[in-house]
Amino acid sequence: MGQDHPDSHLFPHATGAAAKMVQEHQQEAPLKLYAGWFCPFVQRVLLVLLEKKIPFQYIEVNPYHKPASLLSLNPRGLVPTLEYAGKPLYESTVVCEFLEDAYPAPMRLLPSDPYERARARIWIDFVTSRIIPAFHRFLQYQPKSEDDEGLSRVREEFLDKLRQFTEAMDPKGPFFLGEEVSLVDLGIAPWALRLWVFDHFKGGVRIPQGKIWERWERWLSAIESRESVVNTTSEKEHYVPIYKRYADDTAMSELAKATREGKGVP
Ligand SMILES: N[C@@H](CCC(=O)N[C@@H](CS)C(=O)NCC(=O)O)C(=O)O
Repeated sequence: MGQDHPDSHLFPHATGAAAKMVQEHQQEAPLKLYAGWFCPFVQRVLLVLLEKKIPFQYIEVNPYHKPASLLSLNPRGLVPTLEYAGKPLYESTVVCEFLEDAYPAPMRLLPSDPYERARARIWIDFVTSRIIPAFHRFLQYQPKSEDDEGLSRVREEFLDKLRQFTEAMDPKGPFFLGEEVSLVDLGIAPWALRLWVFDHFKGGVRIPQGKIWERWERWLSAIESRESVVNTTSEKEHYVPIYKRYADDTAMSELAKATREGKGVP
């Protein structure tokens, strides 16, 4: 994708509680986060930074109009990119695990037991390799007619992934691993918090009734009330034009095409 993208105007800045958080992290700091306010992968990293109360400098960039400062750190020019003592790190799951290792205090976000730690990684991988692609297949599905069965199929496939994830949760909770929030929760939270976009575009997610879904709802309300989540979320209507690019074929843009080709997926 070209660096000077015509959709640049869609990517101004955060609003609401997230705008305040951005404002509070403008001061020069050794740890710099190159971020896009809308990006769920960035939100993963922000959640870890805020949960662990790690000082950092927030640098808003438009990854569709890549500044040289970003490209010099990350040749793909994706957000999130972290600058740590002048050195770059990217890929949200890698960055989150790095922060967990480099800043053990004041709280751990992965279990200390090696087996439990590995199991947590299995579910972080499940989110990245199964849930997020299913979210995008559903959002980008273009029904060919009013009663196109394909839409129900991609919805069901997405729900099935959420169900598998929920079945693996600690039954007591409220979080995935139990009482304490972990990288598993923070790794899926940005997409779970964006499920409302389907009410705008694809007739809703339509979470079914049932015991397992009660567990999902309990998890969702626990994660939604985390301060870190509240403080990294912009006002809903601010996200709508962003998601319209993916959901609505009439608005199909270079950006959506690039997403389908696997280059960058907000
Ligand atoms: N796998 C990456 C994905 C990051 C990503 O796709 N970020 C999007 C914004 S949400 C981006 O920078 N897109 C710019 C582009 O595709 O050129 C991660 O986990 O950090």
